[in-house]
Amino acid sequence: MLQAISLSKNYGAYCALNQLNLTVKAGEVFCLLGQNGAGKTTTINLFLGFIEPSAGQILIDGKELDAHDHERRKHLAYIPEVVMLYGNLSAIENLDYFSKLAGFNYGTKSLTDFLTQCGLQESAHHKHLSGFSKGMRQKVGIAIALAKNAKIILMDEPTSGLDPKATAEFTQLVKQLAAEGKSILMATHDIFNAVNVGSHIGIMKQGELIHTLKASEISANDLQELYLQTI
Ligand SMILES: Nc1ncnc2c1ncn2[C@@H]1O[C@H](COP(=O)(O)OP(=O)(O)OP(=O)(O)O)[C@@H](O)[C@H]1O
Repeated sequence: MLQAISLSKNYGAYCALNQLNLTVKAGEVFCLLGQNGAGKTTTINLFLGFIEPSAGQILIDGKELDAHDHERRKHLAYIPEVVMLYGNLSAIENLDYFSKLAGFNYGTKSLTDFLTQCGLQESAHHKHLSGFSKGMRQKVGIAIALAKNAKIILMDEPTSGLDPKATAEFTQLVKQLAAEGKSILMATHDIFNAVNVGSHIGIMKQGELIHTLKASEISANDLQELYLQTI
């Protein structure tokens, strides 16, 4: 479980995030919506420890862990808008590289299992990443998160630029991760996708979480209307 308690980030006099309270339990997908500059990436970067909070706490499974804590890093995986991989290596070689570099402990499974789970079994060994579509690269990002065995996955606009089929495939994988008990926090601009994949939806405005909703209790049309009224 991932929690932010009164989490704030100031840049000088400018408040990018103001007293955010947010909980993502195991099996939940929390989708963050908001205009450009609303504070979505700031939130994710704070959780990841890329930036230090000005105030507030970050808890994992109820325990306050700071950005330098090995345990916090171990529990988190990150899928950005563009997953950075080595184009001159195959998917399995990329996975092997990151796994060895970070010392992933994935138990009895093999790296091929993770790529297979992401539907990449055909191209895992034979094709260099430079020949992968963006959708395939994002799936490799999920395979890396699986190999890391992270219980919390932070995603920053992971389906941006994907075609509808690739988005649907990625979304299906996110649902599987949630069903396995991962806690997922995803920043997105895609309202339809947020309703489809999210268990919870948060609307941010000027560094504040204005609304938190259960996805099952709102349609995409109503969410769009609320979003447009809010921002
Ligand atoms: N290093 C920084 N110094 C000063 N201001 C910053 C810095 N990083 C972010 N900001 C500001 O903080 C605010 C929140 O930015 P953030 O990137 O979190 O927004 P976002 O909701 O992710 O937007 P987008 O949808 O464009 O990715 C913006 O006004 C941004 O300009």
